[in-house]
Amino acid sequence: MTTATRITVRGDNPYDVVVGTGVLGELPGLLKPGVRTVAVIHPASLPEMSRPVCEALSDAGHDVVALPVPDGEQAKTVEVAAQLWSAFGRYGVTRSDAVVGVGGGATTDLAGFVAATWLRGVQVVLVPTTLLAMVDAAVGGKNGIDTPEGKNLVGTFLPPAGVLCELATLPTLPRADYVAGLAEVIKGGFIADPEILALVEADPDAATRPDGPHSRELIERKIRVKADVVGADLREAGLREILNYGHTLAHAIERAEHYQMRHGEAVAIGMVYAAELSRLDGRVGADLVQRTRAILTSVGLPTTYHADAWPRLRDHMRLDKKNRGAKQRFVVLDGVARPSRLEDPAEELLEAAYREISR
Ligand SMILES: NC(=O)c1ccc[n+]([C@@H]2O[C@H](COP(=O)([O-])OP(=O)(O)OC[C@H]3O[C@@H](n4cnc5c(N)ncnc54)[C@H](O)[C@@H]3O)[C@@H](O)[C@H]2O)c1
Ligand SMILES: O=C(O)C(=O)C[C@@H](O)[C@H](O)[C@H](O)COP(=O)(O)O
Ligand SMILES: [Zn+2]
Repeated sequence: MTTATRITVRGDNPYDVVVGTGVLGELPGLLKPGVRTVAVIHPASLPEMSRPVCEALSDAGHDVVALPVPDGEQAKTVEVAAQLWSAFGRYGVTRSDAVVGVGGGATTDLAGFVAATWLRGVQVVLVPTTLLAMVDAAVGGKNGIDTPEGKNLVGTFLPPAGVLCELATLPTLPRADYVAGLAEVIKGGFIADPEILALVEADPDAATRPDGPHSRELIERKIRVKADVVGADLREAGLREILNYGHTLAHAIERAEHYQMRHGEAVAIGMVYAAELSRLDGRVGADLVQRTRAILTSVGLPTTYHADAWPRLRDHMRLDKKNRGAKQRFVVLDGVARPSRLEDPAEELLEAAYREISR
């Protein structure tokens, strides 16, 4: 067991993100008082992650209902959501009860969404078990499902009652999934905390391992970046958009890949695209783009995509949530930790940036 770090997310409904090893005992304490039934949503493929969670909640006196869902992104559908709403009805989940989501970001997004929509909102506590979900998806109250038209097109903002990052879950995560999570950590470096970049650059190989000397610091730094942003702007009225750095192209790629590419891998490619856009728009020099490519490559993340995919990706990007009417909008950089917006860019600029990341 290590000392737990508590990172408070401010706002109208403040909550804690608890980070540490051997911290599962803190889970019942994250629920608001008065909860009888707890619906634990988890991927069917991860019973070893959900079992201790269910036991901790049962030991605390709750009636626990374990609800398995498909693995990963396959769970973020309206059909799976409908099955869960049905189960909540069968088990009598009321407004004083709770949903707990255990798993990667796909599972925590789904759990947040069904909790937000059931009875117009019951509390949700998230237990992320991937790096990506700990440093990003489980924090901030954004939830959602995919539709045939695109990624995360249906969802709400519901801050969780608490988030528990049990670091002991990470060693079983496949290396490629851990590395995918690093993309969101590195994103935090480019938009807000350059020390993240310095730590990864100092020893990229160590950064790819949960037992690396700086891994916990990287996790906590990225959670703080996210907590600071969402605590100031839950509903993405302005500031929160910076967390979407690299995501405009990333979501288009994920859709083109039928969600078979990891989110973090798509975000890595999307960040190089956003960096190229920033350079071609005269905001940053080639050094920042080179640094982006170098750091992502050093941990094994992709930085290029198929040349012939541009027309389809361009079309998919028209449904990005940051757009306003026909105006495409991007998060770009004016420098490291200096995020900005690019509004209604010329088509030639968008295409020129894509040529730079094409293979
Ligand atoms: N809501 C947000 O703010 C937000 C932020 C970032 C990403 N997301 C979403 O998160 C999702 C990506 O999350 P992800 O990268 O965690 O992927 P994921 O949820 O698909 O999980 C990746 C894989 O790891 C497995 N897994 C989970 N924990 C494990 C463990 N400890 N050991 C072994 N295997 C484990 C899962 O079963 C899955 O197969 C995307 O849907 C993305 O849109 C949401
Ligand atoms: O929390 C946010 O806000 C983000 O943009 C974080 C992203 O890493 C995340 O992938 C998010 O789900 C994207 O949201 P979307 O609104 O573009 O679907
Ligand atoms: Zn993301």
